[in-house]
Amino acid sequence: MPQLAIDATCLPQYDKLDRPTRERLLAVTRKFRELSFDALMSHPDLRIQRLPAGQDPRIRTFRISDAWTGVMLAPESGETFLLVHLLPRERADEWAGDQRHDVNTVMGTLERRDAAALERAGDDKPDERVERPQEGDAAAGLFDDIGDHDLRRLGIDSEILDFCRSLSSVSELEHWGPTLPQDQYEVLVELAQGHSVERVMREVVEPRRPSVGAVAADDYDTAIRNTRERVIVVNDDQEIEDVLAGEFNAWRIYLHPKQRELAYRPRFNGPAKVSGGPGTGKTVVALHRVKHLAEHLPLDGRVLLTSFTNALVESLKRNLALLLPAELIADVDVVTADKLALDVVKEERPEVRLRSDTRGLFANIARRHRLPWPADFVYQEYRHVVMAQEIGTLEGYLDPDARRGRSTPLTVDQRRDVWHAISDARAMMRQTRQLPALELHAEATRILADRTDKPYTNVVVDEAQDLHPVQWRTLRAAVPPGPNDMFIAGDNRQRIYDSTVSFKRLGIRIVGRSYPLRVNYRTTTEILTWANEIMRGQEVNELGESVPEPAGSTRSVLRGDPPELYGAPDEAAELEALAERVRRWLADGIAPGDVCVTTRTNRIRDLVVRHLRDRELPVAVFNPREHAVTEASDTIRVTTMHGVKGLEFRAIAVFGATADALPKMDHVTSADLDEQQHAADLAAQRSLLYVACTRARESLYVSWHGPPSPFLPM
Ligand SMILES: Nc1ncnc2c1ncn2[C@@H]1O[C@H](COP(=O)(O)OP(=O)(O)OP(=O)(O)O)[C@@H](O)[C@H]1O
Repeated sequence: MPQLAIDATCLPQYDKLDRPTRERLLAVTRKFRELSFDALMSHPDLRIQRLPAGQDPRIRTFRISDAWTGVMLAPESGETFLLVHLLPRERADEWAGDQRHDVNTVMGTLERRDAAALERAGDDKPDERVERPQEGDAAAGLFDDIGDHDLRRLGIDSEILDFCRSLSSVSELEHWGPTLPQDQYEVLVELAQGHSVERVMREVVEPRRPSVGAVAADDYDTAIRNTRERVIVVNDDQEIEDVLAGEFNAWRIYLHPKQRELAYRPRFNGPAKVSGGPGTGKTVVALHRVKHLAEHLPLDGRVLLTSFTNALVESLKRNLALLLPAELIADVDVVTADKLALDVVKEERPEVRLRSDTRGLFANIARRHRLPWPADFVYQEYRHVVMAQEIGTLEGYLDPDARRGRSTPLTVDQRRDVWHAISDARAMMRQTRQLPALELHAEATRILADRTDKPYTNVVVDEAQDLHPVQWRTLRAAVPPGPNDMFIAGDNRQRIYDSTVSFKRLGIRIVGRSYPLRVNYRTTTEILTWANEIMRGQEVNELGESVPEPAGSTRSVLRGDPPELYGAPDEAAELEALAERVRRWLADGIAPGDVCVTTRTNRIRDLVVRHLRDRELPVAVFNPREHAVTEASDTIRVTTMHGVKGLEFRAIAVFGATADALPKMDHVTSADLDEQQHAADLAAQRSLLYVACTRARESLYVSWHGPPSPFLPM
């Protein structure tokens, strides 16, 4: 009986089909399982057709509906059909005619290339000419340093070998990316970034090779099954339905070989760190790592998976439930670091509660002590100096090193005054038994440090860039140091809170176990390229270190429309344009739950909700402390930019990117008071815009009124 496999790259097209067409597609796929090969090929409804002579003989098109056509790869030997694309009928023949699918005999994978575009490039037509190096210009070729033999060993075939010899820059290579066979493109990108042949062999080629050995050029059946990153072989109707309906999310199956290697590596000799730009699959790797750890837990072992907000924790829980069987989930706790600290402290002191109004308390105390600095100053000393460095005595605070990184000079007498104010505030909090998260963590760390039986065998941390040192201390103390103890995923470019952290000083020794991810699977190239401009020229340190991040760019595998920018004359016009933009998204078939509007403040968020509601659009406020993303999936979510951290939507509107909102200067420490804090606060607000914009999968709309934010690339 024929078998059906689905190429994941066609799944985004499925979102564009209306319901009757989806049902028809499902009925068609069922026939692949029910009918014999001959009956299938001659079925009158399917109208399976070959392409004209001279084009890929394995490709067939078939009718889904009057408007939609499916493109598949039909077996000449074996019996696996591969659904490769879904297209409007008028474009299907041309697309199918342009593509060619080949087995990469070195990597054992099935790859697709735009054969027509490559041929045109080879013909060197003037309008699409690939710049060729001049004779004698030895440095002009991008791959001049790499011999043909090595390129072939890495799976580059003759056509691509000739082609890549004509490239002279990375941007030229990237321009041709969508045209090139996927795995070969990846090999070329890694080489172009300066990685050695042996490293590319180890990191790109070998992880793809099938365990069964070499795959012959005509063995499509084996190659399809070995292309685990892009192809899913479906076994029953329910699975087909799940895959097509998006229930069977790509991330559950398609790990990039690099992601797979990190997630399923049997042993890291200590804490390991995965960093990478937005949408590079850090969360996906963290989830798979939890799966691996849970599968290998000793008796009585437990895994902690933690993230920043309740909403993120809820979304991790949901995804984990899709990835792990219930008996393994029972061994995993998914909670925020704050909740962990509260639980640990409550075991000893059940009466303790979490306090949230800490800033106000410190402002009052500072007033009472008649301290001459702005309201927030004492709180910041408490947060960034005393708690960040675990300072417990006046002597500790008077130590000349204690305030490293703070630029407001304080005399010894002033330090004494500040210390007494802080001590007063802390004593007051203890009396009321309402402790802020910072105090809870200090307490939890102390309790855990005394325990010989640590609560966890392994700790996995997502969105690590925003954790404060006190939170890290709790996490560090919750797991005994040793192999596989901590697995940390994060991206400092997305840091939107003000904590700087040194892993080394916290006893988290990463050395030699830091791994970058560089392929973005969420955001289109057009949106990512634009969003990256927001961060251009910003010095970003490596996660948990005080050294700059190593160079290396993130590339996207997706293409789409550029972001839409709109500067309105006034707020009313900006609101009206937003309603219109949202309405068009819905008219284009994007479900309300796939649309999110973000704002800088709660006030503007509420204004937007009222306006969209007045325009009869289905909207709801999204609060990441309370809501999970699946809730209210038939409504457009409106939330603050802080609220979209870690999430993603098909369409994102960033509303109010106005000069006086980004940066919002009342949230920025004045440069006169503390220059370094001033710069850090500004950087956090820039990152906030970056985070909001990189949540978009397909469509990004950014608007403002009056002067635009200086962070916007224009
Ligand atoms: N190998 C892969 N193949 C296909 N899709 C993937 C792959 N890895 C990740 N994705 C998808 O890419 C999107 C982004 O992944 P994820 O949320 O893990 O990225 P992230 O690095 O944690 O992002 P951010 O830091 O921006 O929050 C998700 O939709 C995920 O399902």
